[in-house]
Amino acid sequence: MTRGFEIVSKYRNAGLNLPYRTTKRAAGYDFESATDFTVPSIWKLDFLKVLWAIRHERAVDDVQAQKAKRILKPYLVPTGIKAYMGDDEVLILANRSSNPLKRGLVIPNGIGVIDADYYNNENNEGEIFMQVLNFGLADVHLKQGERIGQGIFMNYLLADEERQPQAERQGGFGSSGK
Ligand SMILES: O=c1ccn([C@H]2C[C@H](O)[C@@H](COP(=O)(O)OP(=O)(O)OP(=O)(O)O)O2)c(=O)[nH]1
Ligand SMILES: [Mg+2]
Repeated sequence: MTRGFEIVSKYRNAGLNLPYRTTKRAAGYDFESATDFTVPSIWKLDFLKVLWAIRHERAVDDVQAQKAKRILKPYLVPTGIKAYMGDDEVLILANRSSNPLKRGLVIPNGIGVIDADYYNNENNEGEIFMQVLNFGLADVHLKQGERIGQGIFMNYLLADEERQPQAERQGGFGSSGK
């Protein structure tokens, strides 16, 4: 078993590129957005109203609170890509260094941990998503094919003793329970 990338069946005919390294000694494989995708700026009026109310210790009504919560919920940008690798390997997803600087795009989970057993899982075929929030003042309109992040294959180590995990992965983003 080696390691690499495949396009998930949903995007089989979408003309996607497999992740690629942009320089001879780059560690990261750049991922592109599988579709056009807009990431709204978080600085929307509903969110600012909630911030103002909290600052002035005013009551926040439920509707406003719900809207603010939605604004702060990370967006999942689809890559249309799945990754296979050895059982003792992991694909670490990282932001592009230019994203915060140029577009205010941050990945709120810090890094993405793409487990070897995520590949071809029955829930979503192991499609990799970039979680993003847009702290910039303007909405960001990603075009299909725009580079949104990078993945680095690494080995990981296990502890001498551990409670052997028995569960089979069913998906991502909270699928292993609370
Ligand atoms: O930025 C990310 C992070 C995770 N994943 C996918 C791949 C990974 O194998 C799976 C689970 O990721 P992780 O274990 O970090 O999520 P979690 O919050 O622990 O949820 P769970 O493990 O319960 O699925 O979700 C992504 O596609 N992008
Ligand atoms: Mg997990």
